[in-house]
Amino acid sequence: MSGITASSVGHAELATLKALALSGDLDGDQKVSCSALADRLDASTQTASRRLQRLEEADLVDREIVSDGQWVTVTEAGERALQREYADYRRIFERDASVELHGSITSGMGEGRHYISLPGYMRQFEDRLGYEPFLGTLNVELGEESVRERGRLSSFEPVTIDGWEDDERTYGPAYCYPAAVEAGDGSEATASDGGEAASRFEDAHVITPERTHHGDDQLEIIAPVKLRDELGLEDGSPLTIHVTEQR
Ligand SMILES: Cc1cc2nc3c(=O)[nH]c(=O)nc-3n(C[C@H](O)[C@H](O)[C@H](O)COP(=O)(O)O)c2cc1C
Ligand SMILES: Nc1ccn([C@@H]2O[C@H](COP(=O)(O)OP(=O)(O)O)[C@@H](O)[C@H]2O)c(=O)n1
Ligand SMILES: [Mg+2]
Repeated sequence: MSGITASSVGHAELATLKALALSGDLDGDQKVSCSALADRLDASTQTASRRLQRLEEADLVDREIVSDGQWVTVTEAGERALQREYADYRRIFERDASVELHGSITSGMGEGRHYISLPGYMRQFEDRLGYEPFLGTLNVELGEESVRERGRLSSFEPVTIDGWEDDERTYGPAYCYPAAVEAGDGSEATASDGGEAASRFEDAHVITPERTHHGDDQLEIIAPVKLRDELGLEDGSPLTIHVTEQR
């Protein structure tokens, strides 16, 4: 036993393992010369050789040394080590790709309808969202976890609806995030057979007005249709909101 384990090899060894996996398929062995490997890693031949040796000691590769090089196979443990790296990158790059929020339908103050109908906003909705919203905002009381989760929306690129003013007052900006909304808490299989109402609407937006009377626990949604009718919702109905980052 060498005392070196998969978790104790350094980044340089993992990079070497990755280079090996990239140049051959994971299932077979490949003929490797230390100088060719060194070129790919931008390191000296001695360094490449030492890294291969460490990888072997950690059981991440098997080697058979022959006169003109060596046969190298990435072991199952080696593949698992690469899978762990892959999972990390997935988390980094896919984490921000979508946010799923849960809550229940609630009635608000009856003001959403008024704001949505104002021409200074309506013109921008048509231009920037590509539709004329139903007059109102569907209000959703978020669950505790989703209140925290919605904070991640701030890292998404919104469609910005600019503030404006008329003779009497100023109106604040609002930020829109493309979202699909789904009746239910997201856990049940969707029963679409025979029911009058659809269960999911794809082309909605979460809207966060910069000036609002609501706290973080209330989410507002706009759409080209009346979602209460479209999805058969009433106060208290559970709703799942899938916000996807536009890239
Ligand atoms: C596009 C849009 C713009 C808004 N702009 C303002 C604003 O300038 N000032 C303000 O006090 N509230 C503004 N509001 C927020 C509303 O006053 C209210 O907090 C929110 O829309 C909730 O309405 P509801 O409870 O009737 O659904 C705006 C709302 C929307 C949808
Ligand atoms: N796309 C939309 C927008 C609003 N609505 C509903 O339309 C009504 C008018 O919206 P509102 O924002 O003026 O009213 P409240 O949210 O204050 O109750 C409310 O019952 C909303 O829930 C909807 O079903 N679908
Ligand atoms: Mg509303």
